Amino acid sequence: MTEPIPADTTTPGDPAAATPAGPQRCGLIAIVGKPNVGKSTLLNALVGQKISITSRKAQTTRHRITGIRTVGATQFVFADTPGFQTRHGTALNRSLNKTVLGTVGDVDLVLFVVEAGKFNSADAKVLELLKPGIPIILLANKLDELNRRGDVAPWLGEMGGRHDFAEIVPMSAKNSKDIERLFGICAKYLPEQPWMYAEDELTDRSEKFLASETVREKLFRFTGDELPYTSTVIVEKFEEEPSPKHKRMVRIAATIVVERDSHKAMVIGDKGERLKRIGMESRQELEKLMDCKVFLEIWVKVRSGWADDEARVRSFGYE
Ligand SMILES: Nc1nc2c(ncn2[C@@H]2O[C@H](COP(=O)(O)OP(=O)(O)OP(=O)(O)O)[C@@H](O)[C@H]2O)c(=O)[nH]1
Repeated sequence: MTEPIPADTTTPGDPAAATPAGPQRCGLIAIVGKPNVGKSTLLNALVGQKISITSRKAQTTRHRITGIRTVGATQFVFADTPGFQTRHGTALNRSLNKTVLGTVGDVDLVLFVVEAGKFNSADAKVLELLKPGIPIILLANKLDELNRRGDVAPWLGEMGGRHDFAEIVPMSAKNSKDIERLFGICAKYLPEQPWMYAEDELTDRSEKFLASETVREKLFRFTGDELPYTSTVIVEKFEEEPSPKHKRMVRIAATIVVERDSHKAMVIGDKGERLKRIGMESRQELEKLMDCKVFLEIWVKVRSGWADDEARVRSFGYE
């Protein structure tokens, strides 16, 4: 059944109003799509907190991340995936693609994210990967970027002909009403079964992991397109320390790994300014996220060719 939903049909107010009452429901929802279509932005909005890092740079997401949101009687367990890469064959990219394939085989519902009004061969490749039998909702994101919403109607019709989508939802991950509406749309695809997580749990990833992701996000934000996406962040130390002044204090040592000396200079910036800014913004965000005092130390190391080296890719935490 393909049923385009008009862009302006939103359900304002509490998302719980849009989800079914009654017995508990719980299910896994994979968020898939080519790089940069807005998957992480969507996950963060659905969970109501920043769990998956976002940036304008394609390929920001590298891990399967579980975000959890319990609304009314329904628990939504989301798995964000890296943007599926079709162009480059490095060990890093092979690992990223494996994560995507592992995620999509084992879920109750797939949210296939594309940019509204656009569908190219990279989107088609992602669609080909999806297993028959699992309902797919085509999520036409970034609707706000289209000047005239009316223009999208023929494109939606064309999408309906391309695949037997369970539904087609034009929306913007940056619009809170669209996000609320999405809970109601997804809930009916989830099985009636007990919740897998506590009602207030938001993610199954550790604070240590969130720390490395936060630093990586700031790294990409402040270096822009100059820095290749193969740079990564490793948290070498994550330790609680007693503090007479704070109820909780955490000391973190992180290393930014880059491939070349020139990249190292780029990360450090003029008189260390850029690295200082990456550190300051990361620390502030982590203090908010973990609700404690954070001491953060960041080093920059050069390890040339790591993204092409299977063993290194694994040792840096990729599957
Ligand atoms: N205008 C607009 N921009 C959006 C929307 N959703 C996401 N973006 C922007 O699109 C860019 C990419 O978003 P991400 O959430 O990082 O995309 P992603 O699909 O997770 O990217 P990868 O990690 O590369 O796979 C960011 O600059 C977002 O702010 C939207 O609904 N409207």
